[in-house]
Amino acid sequence: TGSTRPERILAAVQRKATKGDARSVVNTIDQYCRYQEWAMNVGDEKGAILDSIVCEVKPSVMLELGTYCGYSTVRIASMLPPNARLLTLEFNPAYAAVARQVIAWAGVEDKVVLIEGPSGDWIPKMKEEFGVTSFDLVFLDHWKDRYLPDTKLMEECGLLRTGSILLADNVICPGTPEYLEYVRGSPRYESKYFRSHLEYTRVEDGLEKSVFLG
Ligand SMILES: O=C(NCCCOCn1ccc2cnccc21)c1cc(-c2ccc(F)cc2)cc(O)c1O
Ligand SMILES: [Mg+2]
Repeated sequence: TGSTRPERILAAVQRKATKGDARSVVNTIDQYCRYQEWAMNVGDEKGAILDSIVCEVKPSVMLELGTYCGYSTVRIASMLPPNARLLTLEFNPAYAAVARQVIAWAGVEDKVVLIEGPSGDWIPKMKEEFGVTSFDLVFLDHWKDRYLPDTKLMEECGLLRTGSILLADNVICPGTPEYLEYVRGSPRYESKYFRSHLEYTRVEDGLEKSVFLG
């Protein structure tokens, strides 16, 4: 049996990136996915927008839905202060296994809690299992048809406070129409679209930043 794409990305990181250097890991994955084989990382262009929002919000407790190989996990964690925590949720055990190794190679494992399983099961357990009061920032990058139900679930579970920020990837491609309609139409959110491109391509995509107003 041959290797999987995530395993080949990990091999590139372990071969080319400097151990303990998060930026080197990020750059290695971008290089590999732009010139060797495409993969669904948020990528360098949308990643720069993600960076600016993480820097602006300076979250103490952050949630990422959709770890994949850990590219955005490493990108975010490298910008967090030592006492901040990034909880990242991955459904696919094979992806999670690769992500753990990418996160370790980057040297950011102390700021990251990687959880395996479906968002619908884990979101209601965040408070009791991880002592979360509320999330300062949530990066949505998992199944596109789960963005809306999981946002409603976070509201219902009291995981969003006035000022909590949702940042959603892929609102144009593959697209999250129901989610966009909800956050743009709801008086409980102040939404803004950051136009960009699908990772490593010229196809339009973007990030939607939505502030929860309580
Ligand atoms: O599908 C994508 N991401 C999601 C992965 C599974 O996530 C599953 N998953 C991860 C936690 C988690 C928790 N609960 C349930 C499911 C959960 C995704 C897809 C594309 C894309 C764009 C154009 C194409 F032609 C093909 C693909 C781009 C992206 O940037 C993406 O993020
Ligand atoms: Mg994405």
